[in-house]
Formats: sequence, structure tokens, C-alpha cells
Amino acid sequence: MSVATPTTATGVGLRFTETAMEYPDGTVALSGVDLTVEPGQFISVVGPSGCGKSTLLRLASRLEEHTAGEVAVDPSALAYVFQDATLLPWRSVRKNVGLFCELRGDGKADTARRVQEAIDLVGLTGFEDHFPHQLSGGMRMRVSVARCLTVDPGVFLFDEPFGALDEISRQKLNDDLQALFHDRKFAALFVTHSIAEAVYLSTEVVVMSGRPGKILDRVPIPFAYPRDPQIRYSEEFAHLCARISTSLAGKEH
Ligand SMILES: Nc1ncnc2c1ncn2[C@@H]1O[C@H](COP(=O)(O)OP(=O)(O)OP(=O)(O)O)[C@@H](O)[C@H]1O
Repeated sequence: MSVATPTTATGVGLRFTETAMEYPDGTVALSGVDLTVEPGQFISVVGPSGCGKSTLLRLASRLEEHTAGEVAVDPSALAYVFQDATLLPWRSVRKNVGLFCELRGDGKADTARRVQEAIDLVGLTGFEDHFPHQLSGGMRMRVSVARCLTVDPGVFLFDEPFGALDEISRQKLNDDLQALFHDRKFAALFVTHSIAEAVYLSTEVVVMSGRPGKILDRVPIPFAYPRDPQIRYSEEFAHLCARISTSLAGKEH
């Protein structure tokens, strides 16, 4: 196992250079990953189960330390949305959304302003005093996204956040997320098992191989933001999905 170069700050959002990850038990999850995500780029990662997608996010967030190559992350706030909304059940929506501000020791007035702005942005106005058990799965994910927005993230990591939702809620959250991205222009790295979701949201879709995960294909998505939900039914959209599906199957185009 080679020694990794320490993570350093750069001007870009997030950069992996020849990044590899071998877990202590000898599992090589990733090998030779070169990927840059700049502000204004929304990059989705698709790949077979166990190919190292979540590992990539954990390396970006420093929850895990890479074992070779480099991972450079913008020093400005980093946000991580997990598959589970990870809310505190005894706290109201307002108190859950304000958690990071509280932990940072932000002033009360500033926190209240940031929290309300984030709640409004994710469409939860009027639900400020509800508790997590009073919300639908989609609403809980909105709270999770709002909590991240309060720190105004430069780099936004998403680990299949909408995978557990029904199709209609998922599409609505996709619509709102791409509008939010258009508005905020953060650097986004989004892991999903849904090719259609990846194409709809992203500026580029990265296809990974089976373990150890390597980048097999990169597919730029040409649609302008904000995106019309109807693009999902266009021929171009279908072509892009087919191309990604072919890459995932390891076939030539
Ligand atoms: N802490 C760990 N120790 C050892 N091996 C691990 C650890 N975490 C993950 N792995 C292994 O690393 C590989 C990549 O795991 P990872 O969770 O990143 O894959 P994934 O692409 O996100 O999978 P999925 O799509 O099923 O969520 C898998 O083989 C997994 O078993």
C-alpha cells in the first residue's frame, strides 16, 4: 500500500488525482481515479453495487483517508446528504435545519435568517414547527438538504439521497434540486443507481467499473438549466441513458 499525499485545499471544488483506496482488510475499493468537480458542475456517479461510489464520497469528506494519490477539497463548507435523512426526532424542522449553525456557534439572528431562507428554498414553508415523524420521507429529505444549505456549501456530496422515495416524490425532489443547483452553482458529486436521475440532474455522468472502481466513461449532459421536466421524454435524453447503460454493461458504443 502506498502512502497518500495529504489532502490540500485548492481553488477548485473537489479534485481526485490518481486516487486509490484500500481498506485495512485488503479490499481495494478504488484505483486510479482522476476526477475534478468545479463550482457549477454537477457530476453524478453510476456504477455496479460495491464499485466504490460511497467510498469516493467518504474520501471527499475526509470521513475516510485515501491510501494513494491525492484528494483536494475546497476549504469552504462541505455538505453531505446521506441516503437516510439523519434528523434528530426530538427536534422540530426549524431546530433540525439550524443544527449546523448552532454547532458553529452562529448568532441567534443570523441562524434564524439562514434557517428560514433554507426552509423556504426547499419548499417547507409552514412546516417549521413540525417534527420528523409528522413528515413524509420526501419532506424529511428536504429538511436534510435545507440543513446543508445553511452552511452555504461550496461542495455538495449526495449519497443516493432519493433512493428510498416513491417515484413521484423523487421526481419532484429532482426538479427542485436542479433548480437549486442552477441558483447556487455549488460543486456537486451525486451518487445514484438511477441513470435517468443522473442524466436529468447532471452536467456530466461518470460511469464506474466494478470493484476496484475505476472511471470507465464520462458522458457530458448538454441540457441547459433550469431544466424542463419534459426533457425526460425527449429522444436526446433516451440516447444519453442508452449510452450510459451500454457503458455500465461494459460494452463498446
Ligand atoms: N470499512 C470497510 N472495510 C472494508 N471494506 C469496505 C469498507 N467499506 C466498504 N468496503 C468495501 O469497499 C467496496 C466499495 O464499497 P462502497 O460502499 O463504496 O460501494 P458502492 O459502490 O457505494 O456500493 P452500493 O452501490 O452497493 O452502495 C465494497 O466491496 C465494500 O464491501
